[in-house]
Amino acid sequence: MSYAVKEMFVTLQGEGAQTGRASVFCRFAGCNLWSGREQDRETAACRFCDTDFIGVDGEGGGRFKTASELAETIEQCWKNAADESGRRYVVFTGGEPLLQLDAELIAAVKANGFEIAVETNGTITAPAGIDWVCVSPKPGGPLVQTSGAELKLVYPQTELPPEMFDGLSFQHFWLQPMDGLARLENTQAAVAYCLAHPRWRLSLQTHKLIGIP
Ligand SMILES: C[S@@+](CC[C@H](N)C(=O)[O-])C[C@H]1O[C@@H](n2cnc3c(N)ncnc32)[C@H](O)[C@@H]1O
Ligand SMILES: Nc1nc2[nH]cc(C(=O)O)c2c(=O)[nH]1
Ligand code: SF4
Ligand SMILES: [Mg+2]
Repeated sequence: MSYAVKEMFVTLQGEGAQTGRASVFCRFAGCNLWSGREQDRETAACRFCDTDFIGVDGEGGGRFKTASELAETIEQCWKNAADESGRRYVVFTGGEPLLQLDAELIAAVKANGFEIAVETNGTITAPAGIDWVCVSPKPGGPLVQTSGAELKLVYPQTELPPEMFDGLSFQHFWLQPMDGLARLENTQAAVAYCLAHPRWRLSLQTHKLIGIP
């Protein structure tokens, strides 16, 4: 299969339990919950997205004909930025990465010594072999991936109160304040919820706070 990648870069993971970890971010193009076009935002299933995932024109983006070609580019990206003193780490995101991330690519990236993470909206079952599954549920998408390393709920979403997810099988439960015009109020509301419900912890988008990608 071929792969459409919007952009690829090395940065520190900014969110959740792996915050601060050097990572190759491989951002796939396309999502099943929004076209990515501003004129469609109001009618989309997911309406608060903070990401441009249309096309393959970003830094390090492109079309990759084979899994080995993409895996090699990910390895090169890591080697250009990092030494080998820690485990190689790649985060597949998007758009919705599980539209494209398949067994062949997982095998090719693993063969190059990478630990693999994915950021998914949970509407598609994750293939085997991913080391760190982060699910961030969205309205309008049926949640089928109900287990993983972390559940990261953008907060608040009227249709998705945190209590809906209390019974699911994750190691970490995060509330991430919804970015946008109401970011400050959303952060205060998330703080209040975490104080009252200690199983939930606050995930800040730290990369935005310090101005890195
Ligand atoms: C752009 S999404 C891509 C991965 C996948 N489609 C998903 O939704 O999880 C990456 C992460 O950013 C979060 N996110 C998107 N828009 C956000 C916003 N406005 N405020 C806070 N987090 C946001 C998502 O919930 C997800 O955890
Ligand atoms: N630094 C950084 N950390 C992130 N964690 C999840 C992100 C995403 O867009 O999936 C993201 C991102 O875009 N940048
Ligand atoms: S599911 Fe993820 S990538 Fe798709 S629109 Fe929502 S936040 Fe953006
Ligand atoms: Mg992001």
